[in-house]
Amino acid sequence: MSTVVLENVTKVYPGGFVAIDRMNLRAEEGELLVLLGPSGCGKSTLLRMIAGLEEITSGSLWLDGRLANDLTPRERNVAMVFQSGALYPHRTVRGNLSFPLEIAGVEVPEIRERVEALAKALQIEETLDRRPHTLSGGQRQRVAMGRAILRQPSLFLMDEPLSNLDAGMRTELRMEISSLVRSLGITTIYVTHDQVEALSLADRIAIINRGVLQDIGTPAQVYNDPATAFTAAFLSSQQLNLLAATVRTPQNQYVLLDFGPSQIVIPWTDPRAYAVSRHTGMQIIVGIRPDVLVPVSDQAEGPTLVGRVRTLEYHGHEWLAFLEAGIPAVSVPQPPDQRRHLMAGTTGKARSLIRRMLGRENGAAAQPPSASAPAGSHRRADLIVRLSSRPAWRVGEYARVAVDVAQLMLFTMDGARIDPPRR
Ligand SMILES: Nc1ncnc2c1ncn2[C@@H]1O[C@H](COP(=O)(O)OP(=O)(O)OP(=O)(O)O)[C@@H](O)[C@H]1O
Repeated sequence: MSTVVLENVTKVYPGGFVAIDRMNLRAEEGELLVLLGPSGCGKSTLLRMIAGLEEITSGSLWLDGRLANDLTPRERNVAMVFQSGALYPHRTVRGNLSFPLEIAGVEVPEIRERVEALAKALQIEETLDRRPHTLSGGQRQRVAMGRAILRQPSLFLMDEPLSNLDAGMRTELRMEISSLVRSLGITTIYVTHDQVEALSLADRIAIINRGVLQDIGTPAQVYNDPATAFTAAFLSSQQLNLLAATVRTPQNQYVLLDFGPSQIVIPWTDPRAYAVSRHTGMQIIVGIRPDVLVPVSDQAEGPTLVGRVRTLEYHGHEWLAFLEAGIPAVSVPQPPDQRRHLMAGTTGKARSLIRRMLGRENGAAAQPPSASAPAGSHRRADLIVRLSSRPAWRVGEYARVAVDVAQLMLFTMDGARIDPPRR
């Protein structure tokens, strides 16, 4: 068992691309920590730095309390399982599973016994005398997992091990991985870009975007109480409504979220009211999940939003309604361009060197993060409403939906939560 601690870990690839930006993370002993984020956000880079396959540009990596930046992969005692479950093609399944035990000098009868017991647990007993090319994708991944387990590592690193499998096999193996790593008690860091996989597998999830940690917490914490607009949007199963509102406090009677054509009142009794009121006169981002909007009649009391039905989409298990509500849309705020970080905190010669590296010597200078464009836009949003059955609404008609104020997610324009999330 092992703890993994990253302190301000940064990775800059040759050419100046900041793949990981001052990452602080901790995986506890025996924990299954999932790294989740879109393609290219730096998940594999992070995993490879922990494995010792990629050099750390700056910052510290601690494995079980020991500074590991300069340890060789072998000294780190980690086992890695990749997407393709790379196996030795000329060895049988038995040969592949036996390999780490042979290297460790284990006696032949014990190797046989341990390999057969694990093959049984992984349901690949019948394949023991076959070569990898005769196995299905799911069987190959089981063998790769088995070989990693037999190495008895202190740490498992898994890089999208299920992504090449079909949906059914993914669900089945996901459950097996979950129960296996928990019964072994081995600390596991698991990379995926699949939200469902992350939510269903993890003890905790670290959400990454453009090399920057967006949030970390249990699945329930990051889903229900996300720290950033990016986390809220990335974990939302339907597209999240991200709307721009101006905060007002008319005669100090209550806090008003002014969407332009519609307003919603946050009473002072709401625990978030004070934090929101500090943004009076400013724009904020309001996140609303499509499944918390409930169709109501025009006479309904309480907070509501209204829009003209533009489209109704049938999705089998649900309907999505797109309402033209005339509310300004906001795109998901992103961290600044990864190459721009290089400009922050540098002067003179270094700055001109970076400009040359970025090929911007004669072009528009890169802006430091603080000067980047605001996240809002003047586009009008469609308000997306999720319905479990066919709505009574017709396209072109006006529709009203009730808003549960407690379910509104409130962010600053750069995507940080206004009321701090509970962790
Ligand atoms: N050797 C390299 N040199 C330069 N840039 C690199 C190198 N390796 C990766 N990158 C860049 O770093 C960024 C992060 O890559 P990484 O593979 O870590 O992302 P990822 O989140 O694992 O993506 P995916 O889910 O698609 O595998 C990408 O933009 C990638 O192009």
